[in-house]
Amino acid sequence: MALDVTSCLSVTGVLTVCTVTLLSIWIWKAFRKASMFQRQGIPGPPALPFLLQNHTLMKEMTVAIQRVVKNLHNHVKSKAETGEEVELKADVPGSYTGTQKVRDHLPTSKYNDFLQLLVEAEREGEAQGPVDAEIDHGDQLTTSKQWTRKGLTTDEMYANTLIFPDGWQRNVSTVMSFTLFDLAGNPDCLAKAQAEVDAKLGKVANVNTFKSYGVAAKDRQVTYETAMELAYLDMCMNESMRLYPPGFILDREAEEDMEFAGYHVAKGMRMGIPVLSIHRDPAIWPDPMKFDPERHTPEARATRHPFAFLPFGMGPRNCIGMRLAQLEIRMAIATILQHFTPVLCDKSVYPPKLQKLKFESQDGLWVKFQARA
Ligand code: HEM
Repeated sequence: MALDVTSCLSVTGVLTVCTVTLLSIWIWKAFRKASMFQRQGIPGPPALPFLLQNHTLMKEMTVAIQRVVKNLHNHVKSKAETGEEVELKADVPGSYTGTQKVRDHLPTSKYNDFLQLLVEAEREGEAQGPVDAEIDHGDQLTTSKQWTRKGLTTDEMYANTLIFPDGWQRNVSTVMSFTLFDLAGNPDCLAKAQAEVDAKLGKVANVNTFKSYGVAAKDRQVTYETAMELAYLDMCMNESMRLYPPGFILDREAEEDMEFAGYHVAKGMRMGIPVLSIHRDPAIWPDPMKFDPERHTPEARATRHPFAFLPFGMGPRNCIGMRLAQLEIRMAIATILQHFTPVLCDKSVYPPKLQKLKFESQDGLWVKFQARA
């Protein structure tokens, strides 16, 4: 009998532990989801600060990025083996609105991604009707009264589904392409970047062996932590974004009548901010067309106006994907440099010239990859 009570108690104990664990995971997931909404300016319950630090999410993202980086590595490897010339270019996204329409008719539990969050936000908005709300944009903004309702309209949702793949796929691959091309065109900078990667990651890594975050470090695969330590690579990426910023014009609307640089700007007037011209202004950047990553040391940065460098925009409506983009680009380029050396080839025209009104190189960004010994 005593034995029965003991086993009964231990079964109850195990069940309690399981229930509490499952409940905690469920609450954690629910709050994590809510926090993603909040960071996109969509109202919801506040994030649990101790669980939902940005870097925790970033670490999780690292696993997903590692998978993509592995495929990228294998692709570059096949090109390096044949000695083929490779054109680095941005991948333009396909139709996301069509995908959303399909999902409208499917159970929400089937998907757990950004598009699904938007679909649900729209449904939530429709169900709740107009709400007079102040939105807290976390560390980016204090408050805003622009939003008067929970959720998103169909148009807003479409706009977001377009801007996300655009930022995620096109801008990230554009910056990656130009950075690799700039490194190929500047062997001294390339050697320095490779030396940094070698020092932080080691020369050899088997990208096909990693299973999850943490295992990678053992295999000297780039991780969140090591990516954060690649300061020189970051400077190279910044220098490429200075010369070739995908967001080459930003626009803003005047909230009130104002005088600016001797001009009267009426309320509601839209102004274009010429990022490309600012980034190439010789008064700010001496010898502006020279690829010189040293312009982005902390000391050099401190001497410039913060608005002199605007690859991700500035202010409350700056790029919300900035940190993710920086992490992705560092991880991808670090892995490539760890294994391969990008070099200019017969088809390369360096420095690249941008097409008019189109953010693409006139002659393509052609390189060859050489496997490192
Ligand atoms: C290297 C890659 C990227 C570059 C160069 C870039 C650049 C920019 C720029 C210049 C803006 C306009 C900012 C302003 O007007 O002040 C912007 C806005 C935005 N970006 Fe990115 N972006 C990149 C990656 C991403 C990624 C990965 C995402 C999504 C995960 C993303 C999502 C957005 C969104 C949603 C906005 C609109 C923000 C708002 O209107 O409040 N971007 N981006």
